Amino acid sequence: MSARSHAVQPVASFHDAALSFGHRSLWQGLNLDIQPGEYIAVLGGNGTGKTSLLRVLLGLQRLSHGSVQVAGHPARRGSTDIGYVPQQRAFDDRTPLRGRDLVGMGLDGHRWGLRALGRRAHRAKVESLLERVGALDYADAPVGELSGGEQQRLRVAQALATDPGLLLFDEALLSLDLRRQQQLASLVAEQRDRTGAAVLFVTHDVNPIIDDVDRVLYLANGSFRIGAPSEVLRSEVLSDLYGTRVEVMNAAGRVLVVGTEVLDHCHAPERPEGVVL
Ligand SMILES: Nc1ncnc2c1ncn2[C@@H]1O[C@H](COP(=O)(O)OP(=O)(O)OP(=O)(O)O)[C@@H](O)[C@H]1O
Repeated sequence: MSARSHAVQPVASFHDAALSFGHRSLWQGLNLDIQPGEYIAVLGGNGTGKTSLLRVLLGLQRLSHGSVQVAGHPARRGSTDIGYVPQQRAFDDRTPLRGRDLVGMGLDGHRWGLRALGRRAHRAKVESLLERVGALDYADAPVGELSGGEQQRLRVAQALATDPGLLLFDEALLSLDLRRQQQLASLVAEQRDRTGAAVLFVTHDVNPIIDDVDRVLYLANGSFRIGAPSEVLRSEVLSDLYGTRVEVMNAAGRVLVVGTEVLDHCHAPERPEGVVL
């Protein structure tokens, strides 16, 4: 049960927000209040502006129109109100960091090296974060020597470190095997329940998180639809959004979005992958 019903002030809000690059409009007319405890899956094909939406919240990308607020203030870089797991990029082999250093930076990275916690409390908190993501076994290895999935779990621990009010995940399930995907999905839901954090989860496969999701923001064709998964993940709704026939199927407990060739705004024809997008 999300804390949404108790919300007073949204964790983040978009007001008449639009983002375009040159003549190309990714999305426009976005009005969205993200409430504490709310879990939103952000879906859409490649290049539809999902990562850019997260970058707007992080203060890394300016809107073309409208405004965005995080914790009652205009979005700004370095906000401690946000935990962020970026789209995965492998660490360089020579990165001189151990897993536990990376997680520790989540606790004090915003403070230019000053420790918010005493040394012992800091160590205990890092240990507990490593344990929560199942990374204790390799916490002392150089991060560059770890597999993509192992690195990903450390990034998640880093993002959760300060119990931020807004958690942003960009394709965080990539590189994880099915069991690890389920573990991460449970961990995120548990964090949401425990701290009341709102979650924006960008993914090409909504299935591992669908039971936790309150709303889906589905970007396509320079436009979007938002609503409960059962309202948005429907053939009529997505066909209307894509402007061509799209079928949403429920098979073996999984949602699949399949279509004929779909022209996604400015990209070559592509299929809306089974959300699995
Ligand atoms: N600073 C920028 N200047 C110009 N174009 C940009 C800029 N940032 C992003 N874009 C373009 O905007 C489009 C949307 O990018 P974005 O990364 O948000 O897509 P996405 O939905 O996350 O895609 P994917 O699923 O492939 O990760 C892309 O075509 C990208 O090249």
